[in-house]
Amino acid sequence: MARISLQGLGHSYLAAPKEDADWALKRLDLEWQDGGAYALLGPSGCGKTTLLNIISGLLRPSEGRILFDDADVTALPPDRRHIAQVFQFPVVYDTMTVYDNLAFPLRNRGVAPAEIDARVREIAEMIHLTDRLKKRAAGLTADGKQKISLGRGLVRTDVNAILFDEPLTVIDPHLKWQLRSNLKELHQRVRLTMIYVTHDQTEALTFADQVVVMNAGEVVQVGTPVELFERPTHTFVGHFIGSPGMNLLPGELRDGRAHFAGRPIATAHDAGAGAADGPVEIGIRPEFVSLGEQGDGDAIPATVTKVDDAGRFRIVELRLDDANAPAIKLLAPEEQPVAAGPARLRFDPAHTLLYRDGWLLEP
Ligand SMILES: Nc1ncnc2c1ncn2[C@@H]1O[C@H](COP(=O)(O)OP(=O)(O)OP(=O)(O)O)[C@@H](O)[C@H]1O
Repeated sequence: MARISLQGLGHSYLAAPKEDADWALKRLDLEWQDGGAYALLGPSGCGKTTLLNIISGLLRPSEGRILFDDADVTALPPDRRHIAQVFQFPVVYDTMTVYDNLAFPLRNRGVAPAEIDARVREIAEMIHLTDRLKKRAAGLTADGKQKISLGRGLVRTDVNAILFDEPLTVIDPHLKWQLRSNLKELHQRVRLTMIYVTHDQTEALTFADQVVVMNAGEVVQVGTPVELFERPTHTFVGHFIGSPGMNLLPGELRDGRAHFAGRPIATAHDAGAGAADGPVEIGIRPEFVSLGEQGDGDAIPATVTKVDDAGRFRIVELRLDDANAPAIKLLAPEEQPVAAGPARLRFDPAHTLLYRDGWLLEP
């Protein structure tokens, strides 16, 4: 096992990259702690697979270094990095039994038969395949096969990390949840470094202790699920995480105070302090916007234009008088009646954040 450090990493698939857009990965410094459960989350094309393939050695980066602990492995081929990779589609030998599939990586490395047997049984128990060990892999369903792929990664005792590249893509929706909690439990038992690539925020937030959010070849934030929710350091994270995502509203800093819809508003941590006056974006999650009483002079006048039922709560959409202002969303509890028409908005100051050029303004 090892701590994995990426230093000044950059990658372009072009021979002579000229502009920013030519880089699949822009300059990136990142450290993955030994034994951590990480998710790498971002939209399609943001560079997740490129980064994973650089860690496993399938791809040599155009720039920068990869260290496992203090050893520079940038030039090492995949088989000398001891990384297990689980892909979108299960990689199993259909004609072999489940047992032989799991034993394969160990036999390949000349491990003694008694040790192989003990290890295969231990892993089979962890992934709930003990009663299938004698069956041919061909007879298993997609999730059973994906469990074998996972088991083949776990069975080796020499791996530095296991990388999962969208491993639940081919799994039936109702089994996804089961396999995901299985993975989380496995991580707690084996404490191997696991990096789980996905574009699905639910998968990322339920699996990982730390989530690395990427956009357009850049890491925009590394944080716990709670940090990403409560304090997105970039508007991309605010918008991408959450359902619906963060409201991002045009505002202004005047004499160091945030203004919205022509009135001063309170923000978290005196967010505007030290920043130059001028336009800002006000970020507030729908969870922290509420409806004030009619006649509440401090609240912002608006009009409810849409109410959608979303199970335990309602998604309420409002508009300000200013036709150019974007719609604002809030979550109302199921039991709270919400009528279309005039309303008043309240923002929770502790969760009202300010952004400039996409980045959070910090005091
Ligand atoms: N072999 C390749 N040759 C040229 N360009 C590539 C190659 N592989 C990826 N790219 C480009 O690099 C960028 C990053 O792609 P990458 O596959 O790493 O993203 P991703 O986040 O994994 O996306 P997805 O979730 O769709 O797999 C994209 O613009 C993609 O088109």
